[in-house]
Amino acid sequence: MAERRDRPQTRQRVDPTRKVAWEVLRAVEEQDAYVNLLLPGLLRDHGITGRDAAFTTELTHGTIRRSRTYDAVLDTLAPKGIDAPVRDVLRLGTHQLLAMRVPSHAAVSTSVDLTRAVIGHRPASFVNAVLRKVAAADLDTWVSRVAPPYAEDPVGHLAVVHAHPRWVVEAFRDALGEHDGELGALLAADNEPPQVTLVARPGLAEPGDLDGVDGEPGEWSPYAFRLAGGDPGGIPAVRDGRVGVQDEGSQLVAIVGASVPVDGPDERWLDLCAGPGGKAALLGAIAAGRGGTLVANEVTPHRADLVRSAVRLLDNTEVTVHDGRTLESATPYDRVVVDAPCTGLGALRRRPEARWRRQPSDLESLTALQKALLEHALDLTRVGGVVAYATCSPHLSETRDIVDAVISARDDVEVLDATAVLPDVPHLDRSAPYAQLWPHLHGTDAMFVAVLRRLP
Ligand SMILES: C[S@@+](CC[C@H](N)C(=O)[O-])C[C@H]1O[C@@H](n2cnc3c(N)ncnc32)[C@H](O)[C@@H]1O
Repeated sequence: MAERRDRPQTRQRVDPTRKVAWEVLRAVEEQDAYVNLLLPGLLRDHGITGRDAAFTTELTHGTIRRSRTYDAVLDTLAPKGIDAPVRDVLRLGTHQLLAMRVPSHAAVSTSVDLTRAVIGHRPASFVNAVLRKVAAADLDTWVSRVAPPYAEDPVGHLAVVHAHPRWVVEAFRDALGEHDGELGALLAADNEPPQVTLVARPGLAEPGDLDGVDGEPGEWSPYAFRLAGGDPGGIPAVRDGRVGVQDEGSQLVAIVGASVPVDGPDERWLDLCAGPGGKAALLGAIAAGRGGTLVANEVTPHRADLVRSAVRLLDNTEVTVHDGRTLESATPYDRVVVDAPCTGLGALRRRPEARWRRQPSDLESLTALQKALLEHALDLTRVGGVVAYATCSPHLSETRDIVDAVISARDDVEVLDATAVLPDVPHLDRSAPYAQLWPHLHGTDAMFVAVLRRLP
């Protein structure tokens, strides 16, 4: 009898939204799944739409983002340890209790039902008991109990309050520099889902393409349109590729790459790391308007296919598949954009699991690759031409340190002021030659861009 009771009760009443959220959490833990790839298909398979889909998305994303903070709470309540599948039920219940407006009785009883349905009868009373204790205090109270005091350990405190790994908080603090008083605001912004932004590709999008679409123009990119809500895939101009989905920060990087003045001809452009093709599509469209051509290069064949799809309407853009460190060209380029592979710490808003999966040890191989790509990009650029080096990370090892290391080793490069071509964008450090965008200041990903000119 005991054995039967411990099996999942398949006919047990269970809310499909919570079951799907639990399945995603399990897959993230056990299979290193990506939430953004897994969740939409599960929602479709279970016929979860509309408000229920929005609830499931918030439950899944929010729980994963704050999972380590919730673990600190749960570990104080169950110090003898918690099995991983049960912990995921408890994390979901805790998020509903502390961060969503789910009434306590509903959060607890649905978690108990979920436990019986997906794990078995035995842990149900444990889940019930733990979640009742979680419900006895609010999030701020719990955080004050489990976080180190700010005065003793500011980084540790902010790491728990805003649910970021300590090393990421330290990296953001270092990148903010003298503005490190903004650290809390930056971390808080990382926990807010980003607004969906469209890019109306110049020469492809037509006036009226976005008529009737609820939203407003972007603030700094002339091509940006910030959607008020809804599925961009339902907009005809997005479906046919004249308009794309692209963060305004990424648009600004492409605009910097396309606008910094070159000495001499301005016809041959290269995007060295183009997959999946968002910046290539904008660069190619801008180049087409000036009679120029773009080579969009990507090392991974399946990502090169995504680039082909993104640039399919542009007959001036060619897609190539090469390692950007050894790509050859008989004729050097006038402009090269290196949107380098990076930790992605500037885009944590978009990928709930990324902050916990990335490790400081990732930096060693990434920074070596970034340096080699930037060096080769300079070799592929003619004298007088420019290279824009970008990352979607503000980590200094991937941004300023890469540029500094590359320029200190050669005497045929000068650094240009990337902020000068973004005169209307506020909150840029105009004393630095590099442009660093921030989610809490610009509402964009934390994109970094530096611009270098080849000298004789
Ligand atoms: C940050 S993403 C580029 C994003 C892209 N520019 C966009 O806006 O859609 C970096 C890309 O570099 C590619 N990559 C990684 N190593 C590379 C290499 N050695 N040569 C060229 N591309 C590389 C990755 O596969 C990835 O697609």
